[in-house]
Amino acid sequence: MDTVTSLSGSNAASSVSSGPVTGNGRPTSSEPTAALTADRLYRFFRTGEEETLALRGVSLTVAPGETVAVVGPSGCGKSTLLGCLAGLDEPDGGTVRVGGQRLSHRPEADRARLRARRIGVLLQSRNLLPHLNIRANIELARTACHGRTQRRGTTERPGAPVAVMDLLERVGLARRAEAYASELSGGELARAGLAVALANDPDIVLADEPTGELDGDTEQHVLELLRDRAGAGAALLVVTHSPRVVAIADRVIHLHDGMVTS
Ligand SMILES: Nc1ncnc2c1ncn2[C@@H]1O[C@H](COP(=O)(O)OP(=O)(O)OP(=O)(O)O)[C@@H](O)[C@H]1O
Repeated sequence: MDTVTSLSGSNAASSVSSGPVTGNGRPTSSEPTAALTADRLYRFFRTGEEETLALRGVSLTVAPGETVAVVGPSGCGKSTLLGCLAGLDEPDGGTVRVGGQRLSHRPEADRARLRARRIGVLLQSRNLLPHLNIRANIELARTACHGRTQRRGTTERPGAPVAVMDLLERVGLARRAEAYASELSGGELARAGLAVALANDPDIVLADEPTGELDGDTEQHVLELLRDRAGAGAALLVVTHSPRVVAIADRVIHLHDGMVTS
């Protein structure tokens, strides 16, 4: 099993490797249930004659309340990994589980439902619907997870539900609530995307370069928002090149050529 760099008191329940986590890929009875588990993920792409093996047996777990940064050179498979972990893409091999529930190798509608209830996703391409203003985008994300609130009860969710305007305030966009994506700057888009990702009070937050286009102060606000979510018990996995994001992580996973290297 590959080693893991621990930056600030990482959770002992979590691990990472390019091989199996446990014998059967599930937590043993003595381990608390991980928020997110990936077991031996493989992902191939074929473009004409060219084949790319973007993920080569990536295994990892993220515990509730833990922040994990994923770093590595361009093209090493970070976004592909995030897409598989979010259920937006299907791995060609291996399994993704959310709180012990299988997310991968299920119909797209099932994955979308599970994602809407449990996962906040922030992608580089952003997650805003262009025909809705920012406030409506956030409200839609909250509505999409409503079924979960009814079934599981609010007590199981990490932290109290976040009010829409409070969320916009936190990302510094309260005055832009009625604006559309096409009317926002790159930095504003990134912050609005984060507000949408957090709108369903997710157990798991998956973010691809959430602070890439932000100035120092705004990056700090975004990091505080993410840390609050982790403090409320959510598992965070953040793909990043930012030393400030790496500095707040409990653990750093290094990817190289589709494999975990340390
Ligand atoms: N849809 C696709 N079709 C073909 N190849 C793809 C596809 N998506 C990703 N790849 C390839 O898979 C590899 C991993 O890509 P990925 O986007 O995951 O890398 P990354 O580490 O996120 O890169 P970056 O830091 O530049 O965003 C790359 O070689 C990329 O060209």
